[in-house]
Amino acid sequence: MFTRKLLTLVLVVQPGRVLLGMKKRGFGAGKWNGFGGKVNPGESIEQAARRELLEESGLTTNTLEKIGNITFEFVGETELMDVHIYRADEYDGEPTESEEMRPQWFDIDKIPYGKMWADDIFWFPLMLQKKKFLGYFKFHGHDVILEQKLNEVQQL
Ligand SMILES: Cc1cc(-c2ccco2)c2oc(N)nc2c1
Repeated sequence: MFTRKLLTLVLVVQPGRVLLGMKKRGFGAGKWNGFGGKVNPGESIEQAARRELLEESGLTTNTLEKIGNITFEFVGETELMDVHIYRADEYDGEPTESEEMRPQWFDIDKIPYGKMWADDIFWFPLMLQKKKFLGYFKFHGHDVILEQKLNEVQQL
């Protein structure tokens, strides 16, 4: 009944701050988020994460660590979004605006949760503590969470 769409999400984290991008068009436009997108046929999820990070932010990294996996359901839709979340604690390059994203550093205590996907406020604290997690969020539209599950795990 449900099909799954693989997506990637990369959060670049430095001591005391995190790099987010303002999505300029397409899915999630108008929200601050990590960098990511679709997984193309023939590429691994990690390769896709690296590709999207470079395309959307201009950055590369040697330290991509898998930290979470969240499944998103939208009421009335039969395609689930299977988002694989990574954390990069080092990077090369300079954050560069792309057609898709306008990057900006945020102090950890000034993360703009009100202008991000509604699930972020629940799992960002785990991500920032380097904990690993599995989650499930059921959305009504793009802003209302009807159901949620979030569990810390020892390994993904
Ligand atoms: C439904 C949904 C999708 C994404 C997404 C799109 C591309 C990569 O991830 C999210 O990202 C965040 N933070 N919440 C999200 C909810």
